[in-house]
Amino acid sequence: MLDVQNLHSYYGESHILHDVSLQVKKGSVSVLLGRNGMGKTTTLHSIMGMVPPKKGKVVINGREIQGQPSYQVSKAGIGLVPQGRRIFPNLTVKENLLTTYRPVKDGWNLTKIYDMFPRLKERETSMGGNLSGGEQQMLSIGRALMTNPELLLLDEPSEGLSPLMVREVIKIIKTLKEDGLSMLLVEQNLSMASDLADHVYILNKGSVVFDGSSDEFDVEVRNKFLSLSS
Ligand SMILES: Nc1ncnc2c1ncn2[C@@H]1O[C@H](COP(=O)(O)OP(=O)(O)OP(=O)(O)O)[C@@H](O)[C@H]1O
Repeated sequence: MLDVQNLHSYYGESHILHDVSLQVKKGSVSVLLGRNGMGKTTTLHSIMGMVPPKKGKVVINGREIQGQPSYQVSKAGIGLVPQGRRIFPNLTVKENLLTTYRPVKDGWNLTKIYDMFPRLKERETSMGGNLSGGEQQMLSIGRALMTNPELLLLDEPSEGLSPLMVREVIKIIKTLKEDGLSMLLVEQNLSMASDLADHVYILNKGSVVFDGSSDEFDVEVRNKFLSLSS
């Protein structure tokens, strides 16, 4: 489904991603872990075309899309749930959802989003900026689904949420996976990551230092690559 090959990305002169390769198999969840500032968001933004990589390939369903603008990447079937949710605060819930709508036969539409997130239906006419953090996260996921993606990139969806809301987000991701959606999830919440992952990648200073199945992602690996002193 997604094949990222030997990606190098920069901010100006700063070389941030060094030869990053990762995959997401169809219908599976790959999780990208790493401490703060290691390049997780930059990886997602490089895939989305927001930070065009200088070298390397991004292949979705056999088609190379590296260097294409974000709207083309979105058309190719990749949706992003950005870090910090990025809701339009001065648009209503309904308007937020309709901004990204890309109709597909038997795909997501307003009715299906409201079936999955009844709370969004209740708050349909509320301004995005007036929603709680949890509601905004639902809206951010719903808005990305309205593009009818085949692959969803999620950037720390549990950030700043209560434990109850984190459980809700986990439930949603599991439901989406059962529906066949492929996902690349960036997370800091390790228990959430291990609960959802089929495959785990760890980034350290812009390089992939661990690439293994969820079974291989054991305590030893966690201590080695994710402890504060590593
Ligand atoms: N717009 C930017 N311009 C310059 N440097 C940036 C920019 N955005 C991020 N960086 C730098 O790139 C590196 C990787 O940042 P990135 O946000 O990808 O890390 P991350 O692993 O997602 O961290 P976090 O969990 O804190 O979001 C960091 O050193 C960061 O300071």
